[in-house]
Amino acid sequence: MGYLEVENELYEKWDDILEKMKVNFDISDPAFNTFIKILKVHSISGKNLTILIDDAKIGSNKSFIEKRYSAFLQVTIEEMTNIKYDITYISKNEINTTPVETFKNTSLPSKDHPFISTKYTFDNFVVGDNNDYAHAASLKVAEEPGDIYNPLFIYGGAGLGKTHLMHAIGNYIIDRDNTQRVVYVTSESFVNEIVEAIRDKKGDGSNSMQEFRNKYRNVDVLLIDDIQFIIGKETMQQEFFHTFNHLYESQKQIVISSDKHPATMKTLEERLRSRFEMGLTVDIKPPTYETRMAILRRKVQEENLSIDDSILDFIASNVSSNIRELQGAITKVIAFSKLRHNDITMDLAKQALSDMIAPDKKKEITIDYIIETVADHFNISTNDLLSSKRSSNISHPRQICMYLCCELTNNTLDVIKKHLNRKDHSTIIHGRDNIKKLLEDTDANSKVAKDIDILIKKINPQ
Ligand SMILES: Nc1ncnc2c1ncn2[C@@H]1O[C@H](COP(=O)(O)OP(=O)(O)OP(=O)(O)O)[C@@H](O)[C@H]1O
Repeated sequence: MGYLEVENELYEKWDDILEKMKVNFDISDPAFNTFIKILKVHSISGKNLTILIDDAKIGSNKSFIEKRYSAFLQVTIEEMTNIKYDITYISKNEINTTPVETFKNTSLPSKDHPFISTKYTFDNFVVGDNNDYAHAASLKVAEEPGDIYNPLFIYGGAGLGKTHLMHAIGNYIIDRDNTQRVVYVTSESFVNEIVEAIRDKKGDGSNSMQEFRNKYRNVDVLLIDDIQFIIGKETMQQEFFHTFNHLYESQKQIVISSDKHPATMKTLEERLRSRFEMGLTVDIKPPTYETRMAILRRKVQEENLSIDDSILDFIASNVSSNIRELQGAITKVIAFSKLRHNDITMDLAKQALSDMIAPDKKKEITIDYIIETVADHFNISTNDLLSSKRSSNISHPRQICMYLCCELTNNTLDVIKKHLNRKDHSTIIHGRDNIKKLLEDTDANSKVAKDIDILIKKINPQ
């Protein structure tokens, strides 16, 4: 699903989500009316969801709401949308002072300006062997933007902290000088904005494309996340190339994140590749056990709880390759204990995480289970996965599904074909072989290799 579609879906379901949360967590009418009804979707950027506390008493309830209801809301949204968001709250008075607001007043609606989330700072970034170089480079860039490491290119697998570091850079720069125009955007939003600008010939004759260019070429710091989405899209690469040059020549800082090193981006235009490699390229690797434990301990501390180390060890040992999943796991355990009004014990943790971690259970691996797990992992619906849609965010997971059905089950191609709603079994062979080839052509740190690794663990955790 595209960025705007996901956002629309969340807007549409919002009232139902709040009602569901009320029922699930037994929230009283007065508490619901006072603290929950006032929550509105402000903006979405990837898996970062910002919620506006639309409260008459400006900002007064923010920390209470965050502490008391955040875990409940995250779990309910996940239940209703299959997406696990990182949630940030913003009160009305913050909206009126964030630098993003300045951009909001230029031309485009707020949802197109994902902004710097105050939730992600250097202070709450846990540094370990896997990310110390990326952390040090980011800090240097934040201290001296546009100076030595330009562009800074951060790459690594999903959920390992790239977005966190980008926001941390933004926060650090704004904290020191809030006149700095710092823009964070995912390349998916960047693409959507270009598409909208091209489509939209404004009624008053002014040119939306020009507005788009003015917006991105007049910033002091551009943080562009998940650049892989513009790869292979010629017009978009070209537009980004010109934006890049303009900023670079004016010594403005550019920070780019991606799931791959520029050298391994096959369809990246050569001139962009060489631009990306002009500055400093740093990677973030999957967290070591120590980093995972440190992240869990920090979360427990933030929640003012005390959880036995053996339980944290259980989580850290079983959720190893993605920090987003690690945080999701501990959040789920905490929400589960609040929901049941029970202390956090090993049994409760195992129960709460039984869908993620099930070391004691022998599970039969069925094609349908693989379909569900893959769809969930890529945040798409099973309907889309089984449809004939060809966009890469659907067709790639579908091919991964074909590969996994062939590798992990003993079903014939004919059976797999039927379950996956394909007409011809040669489609299954083609999909399976495509993924095999991708795995052969990339290293163990590539996005596809990591996705497969995580999926196999999810499907068959023994
Ligand atoms: N070193 C860390 N210390 C504390 N929290 C972390 C760290 N690394 C990641 N996180 C947290 O994990 C979650 C996922 O991180 P983030 O969104 O930055 O990942 P990403 O690499 O940008 O992933 P993707 O490629 O999927 O966008 C966030 O909530 C982030 O705060």
